[in-house]
Amino acid sequence: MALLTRAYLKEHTPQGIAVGSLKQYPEKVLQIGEGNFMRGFVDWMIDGLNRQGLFNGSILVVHPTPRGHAAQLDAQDGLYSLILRSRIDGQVRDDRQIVTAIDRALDPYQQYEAFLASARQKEMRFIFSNTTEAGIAYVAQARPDACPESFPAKLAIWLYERYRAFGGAQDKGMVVIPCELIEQNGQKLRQIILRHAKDWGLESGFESWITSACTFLDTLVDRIVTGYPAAEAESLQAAWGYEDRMIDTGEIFHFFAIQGDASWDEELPLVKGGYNVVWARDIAPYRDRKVRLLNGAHTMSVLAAYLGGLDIVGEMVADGDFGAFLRSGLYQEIIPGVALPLEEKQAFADAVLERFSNPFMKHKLLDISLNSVSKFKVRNLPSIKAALERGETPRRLLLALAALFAFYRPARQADGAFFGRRAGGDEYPIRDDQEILQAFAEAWAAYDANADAAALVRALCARADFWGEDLTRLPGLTAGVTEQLQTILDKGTRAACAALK
Ligand SMILES: NC(=O)c1ccc[n+]([C@@H]2O[C@H](COP(=O)([O-])OP(=O)(O)OC[C@H]3O[C@@H](n4cnc5c(N)ncnc54)[C@H](O)[C@@H]3O)[C@@H](O)[C@H]2O)c1
Ligand SMILES: O=P(O)(O)OC[C@@H](O)[C@@H](O)[C@H](O)[C@H](O)CO
Repeated sequence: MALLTRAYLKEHTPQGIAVGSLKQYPEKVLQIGEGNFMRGFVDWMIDGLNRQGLFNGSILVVHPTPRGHAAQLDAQDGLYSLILRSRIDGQVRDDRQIVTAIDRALDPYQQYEAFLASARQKEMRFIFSNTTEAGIAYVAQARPDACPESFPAKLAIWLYERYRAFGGAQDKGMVVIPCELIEQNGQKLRQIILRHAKDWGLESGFESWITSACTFLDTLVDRIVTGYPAAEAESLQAAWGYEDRMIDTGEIFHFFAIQGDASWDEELPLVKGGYNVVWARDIAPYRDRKVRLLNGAHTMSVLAAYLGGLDIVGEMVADGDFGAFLRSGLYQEIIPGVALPLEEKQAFADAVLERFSNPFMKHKLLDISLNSVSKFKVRNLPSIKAALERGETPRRLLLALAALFAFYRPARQADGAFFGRRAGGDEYPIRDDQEILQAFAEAWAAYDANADAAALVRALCARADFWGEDLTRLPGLTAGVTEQLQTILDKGTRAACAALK
């Protein structure tokens, strides 16, 4: 079967899938991050703008770590098939298209000169990124003469190259729109870039250019993107008639909040193009709503459900015990702690449950389990604290923390990797920072010697470096988590969740 390329599309009209604009546009966007999410979100939007004649620009993608998919994407001339599917008001929507917005993909480690050369392209105007929550971090390093490891250092050197190439011209500044799910993503990225400029002794004119000519916008993104559809990939390619190793899948729903003036829509016409985008003075309420209700609902439920034998979010929501546990946790313990109008929260929660039930999405519980400690801290801990402040004991959220402790119990270690085992014998990877995995392994080794669940919970809850504070100081928390953990150890997560559904 022929590979999906521009040459292929000149000769063939694939059946059952729309094709984006095949015009040649100048590269106006540098995108750092070639993951599933970016291809199912930002690239899809730029693609739609081009089809409507509203942007007329293409994207240069680079991958942020030494391992990435640039070579495969480039072999396909930046093209890939995207399937967006949901059931909305009882009707199935199944949108399929070949996204054509990416012009080139580079591996900046192997093609460092080409990466820097792109900074000298005068049409470049926007930078989008998604490098996971781990990507926007300051990593000290000397002024680089090869591709830097960290994402902000890469961006700093790229911007410096641009500053020098155009003599600090104000009209060559960039609009930087990071999509990482961390608070104040744009402002944090800007601060790190300025810190690198200082570390590297770059002239003060560069700092002024970053401050006056470049704009860093904070954002909040929302769309469930589930990536390569392994189970149906073969039949899809056979039906379309081409080979595509970069197929991406997701839901129809999307939402993008950008903290910035609505006048930006003139240059980046996302609202005009019909996307569910808001330019807002303050995106914090959107962030709280999404992170606490949607991501919080995932984080409170998936580890218990996985240990209870389930694999996919949709199965979990439909399950008599785990689904009911999720719903009561969401409506009774998470919603009351979010400072927004009740009607809005309930409508959002209803929509979240409908999105989780999407029959086309095979969202793996194990994928969501990645880095659960930092996720619990951001996504569930604020809801626990809000409940305690109301004088309530959020037993379901405490069960969720106990399930996290149980999920992080290693059955085997190999080459620094940790594996747990669920009832029935399946082994699974426990993926988090090494220091966290080590601490859990030690706590469980002590438990194996003394069978003292309370001591294990106390030791792990006291790790302020994991949770941002010493959780043993929160009234009733250690006792509540210990009670739930004991139930999980004695009867399993299904019985524990069934008792609180
Ligand atoms: N998939 C979704 O439904 C979804 C929705 C909203 C937000 N997100 C966010 O997007 C991120 C990526 O999700 P995805 O589904 O695209 O995953 P993915 O595995 O397809 O892509 C991950 C991307 O992040 C980069 N990356 C990984 N570790 C990094 C590190 N330490 N430093 C810099 N870059 C790193 C990879 O090179 C790759 O480009 C997630 O962390 C998530 O918070 C995902
Ligand atoms: O992508 P993660 O690993 O940060 O979190 C898992 C899910 O909660 C997340 O992907 C949501 O589906 C997404 O944030 C929806 O917009």
